[in-house]
Amino acid sequence: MSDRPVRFGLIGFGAWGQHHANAITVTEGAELVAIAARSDTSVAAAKEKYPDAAVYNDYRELVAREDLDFVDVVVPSHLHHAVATAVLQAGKHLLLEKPMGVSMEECDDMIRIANQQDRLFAVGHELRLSSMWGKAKELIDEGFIGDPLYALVELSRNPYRQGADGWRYDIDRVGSWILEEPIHFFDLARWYLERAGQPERIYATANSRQPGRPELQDNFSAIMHFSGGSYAVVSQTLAAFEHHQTAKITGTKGALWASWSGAQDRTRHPTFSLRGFDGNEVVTIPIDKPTGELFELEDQVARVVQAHRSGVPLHCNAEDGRWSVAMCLAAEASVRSGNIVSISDYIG
Ligand SMILES: NC(=O)C1=CN([C@@H]2O[C@H](COP(=O)(O)OP(=O)(O)OC[C@H]3O[C@@H](n4cnc5c(N)ncnc54)[C@H](OP(=O)(O)O)[C@@H]3O)[C@@H](O)[C@H]2O)C=CC1
Ligand SMILES: O=C1CO[C@H](CO)[C@@H](O)[C@@H]1O
Repeated sequence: MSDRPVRFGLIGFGAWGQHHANAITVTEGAELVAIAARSDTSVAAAKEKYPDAAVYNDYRELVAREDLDFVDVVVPSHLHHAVATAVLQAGKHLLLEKPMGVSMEECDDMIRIANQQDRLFAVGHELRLSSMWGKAKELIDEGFIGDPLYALVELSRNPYRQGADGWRYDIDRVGSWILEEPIHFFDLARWYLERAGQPERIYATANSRQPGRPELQDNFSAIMHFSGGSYAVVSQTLAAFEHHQTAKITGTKGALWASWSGAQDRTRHPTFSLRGFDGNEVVTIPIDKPTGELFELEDQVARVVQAHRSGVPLHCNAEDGRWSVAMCLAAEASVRSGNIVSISDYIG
């Protein structure tokens, strides 16, 4: 395959879309050719920051361009399906932010079109590319802790941003708050416990600081059981300060403890550490480069470039993205009903 830059279009130039634009621009082998935004303000901001890119106020014009290889979609979650299907139908490869969709029907439809069009379909669970969260996965797969039995993935942070037009606080547009941030942790938990089978059932609970708005789950916790007998705990509070995430994974032989802290998720100056016990001694595991979502966004662009050029596997494919949505929707159903919910009702 040729060494010419992989040509990207970007749809969505909000808080996160602007970080994607930067990630594409700084990645060797990637070129930011076109951007689509919605409001005049965002269109003007995109033109000013990226004068060499074509900027559209209708994403369909971007999608219709003949010269794009990949389109990166970073719009509010309820629009993922409409925008992503347009991208795939136009024959472009797709990098779609999480959550892949807000329903299983949306996920299935996008997968069907991607298969029909034979296009790459990556989902933005970028934590898989982290030098630390990813190192934990490598160690688990090498048998450092023996057979994994338990994973806790936990976050304590400040409240979510509103998002353009307040979409994140409108349940009809965000889908569920579990699809916002906990979805990353369900993805990590399933990835870490891969050797323990697949998630089978879940119990979840949540509460809100606003009595009239129970759907805005400030506190959320879930226990998810795997077919092989292992289980994961995913827990998050939005009623706290800054951004502090941990993962603790234990197995038949040892344990891992990873932690990350920053003033917010988007900091380039976090503190982080990974410690491990292999059954004999406790060690601090060196992390070879800084970790944080902004770094991983760059790694994500690099990975889709490699996938396009050399067939390297995607870090998170559409099936993984679909699993993440299924776990979250099952958790949401459990919060609402108070019952244990079977994940196969969602994953099929
Ligand atoms: N993987 C991760 O770690 C993260 C993922 N995300 C995901 O990224 C997505 C965007 O989130 P975020 O950036 O925080 O949200 P914002 O609300 O900050 O940005 C969304 C942007 O989408 C734009 N938009 C809406 N409709 C269209 C349209 N039809 N065409 C083009 N642009 C459109 C809005 O435009 P305008 O400004 O003109 O109104 C807005 O700028 C969400 O799905 C979220 O879940 C977000 C943060 C982190
Ligand atoms: O990782 C994330 C950081 O927080 C955002 C909300 O504020 C989420 O949308 C996102 O998935």
